[in-house]
Amino acid sequence: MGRKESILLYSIEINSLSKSYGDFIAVDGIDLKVEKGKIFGFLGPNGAGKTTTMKMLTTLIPPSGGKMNILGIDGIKSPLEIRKKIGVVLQQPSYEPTLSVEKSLEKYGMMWNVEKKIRKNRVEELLISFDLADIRKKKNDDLSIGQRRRVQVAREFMHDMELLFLDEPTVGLDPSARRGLLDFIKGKVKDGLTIFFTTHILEEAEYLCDDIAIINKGKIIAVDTPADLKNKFGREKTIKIHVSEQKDMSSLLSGIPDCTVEHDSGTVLTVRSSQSEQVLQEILKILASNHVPVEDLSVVPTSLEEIFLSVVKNSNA
Ligand SMILES: Nc1ncnc2c1ncn2[C@@H]1O[C@H](COP(=O)(O)OP(=O)(O)OP(=O)(O)O)[C@@H](O)[C@H]1O
Repeated sequence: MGRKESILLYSIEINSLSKSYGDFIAVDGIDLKVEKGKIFGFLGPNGAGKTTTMKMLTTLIPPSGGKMNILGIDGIKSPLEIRKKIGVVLQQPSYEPTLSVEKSLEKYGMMWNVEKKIRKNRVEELLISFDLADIRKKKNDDLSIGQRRRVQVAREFMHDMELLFLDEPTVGLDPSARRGLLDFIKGKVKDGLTIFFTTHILEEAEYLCDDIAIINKGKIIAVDTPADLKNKFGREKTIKIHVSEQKDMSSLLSGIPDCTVEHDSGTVLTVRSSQSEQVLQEILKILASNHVPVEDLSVVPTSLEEIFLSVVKNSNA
């Protein structure tokens, strides 16, 4: 089998990719692999280097160093070849003010040389999938921010592509539009599309992504599946206890190892522990021996949001 015919396992492979602006290193020698047909979430705090990385991967800006292979093509040598095969939705709004919703989709299809019949069908499909049918005749200028964002994302699906880059696509969308978009994306991935996706909404990453990378100050600090990130970093659980009498519970429980009191109102106590089962038993034993009646209790696993915050905090330390 010739080299070109070999099966592509990774849609993105980058090695030591970096970008500097003068003395400032925005992206600092990162390595990543994104499997074909998967949704890859790229998370990080403001200014971490997400958009800069995305702009390099989409060939909008040249890297300062390193290698990148996109869809089997050398990203440094052949950027134009890559652009023909990818879709990109950046953070900045981009629209023509006087065009109607349906004309915006139509025009985008024409730009990509999509055949007329296919174009017409796609416009109709996307108007329905993105809940735009009722406002198809409205001008972009007259749309709400969320509606405009929906048109911007929908438009990208007018053309065929193998890999789609989405930079915070759900910003400005209400919860039902957001869920609609995430489910639409999931459907497209089932049909073979690969997605590289940045977001600040961690529930979204958890719902959507097969793999997640966390970047901070230009360096990758964790890469894993959402479930494995939770296993590795999120053994801690939060225990919440509600008692019916005012008590100084923090003092009563102060001798228990691996039990960090987060909040104590006298009747409601919240503690965190990575050995929640043993700690919970200890707490209940101490409260019973001090005749403190427990009204309610719950044990909640750590959320991806808490893991994200703690991984970023540790990498800053
Ligand atoms: N053209 C530029 N010139 C100088 N510095 C830049 C330029 N573009 C980006 N930066 C800097 O590079 C760093 C990374 O920016 P980037 O936009 O990639 O962050 P981000 O992770 O996408 O952040 P956010 O979540 O806020 O969108 C920031 O400190 C930013 O100020």
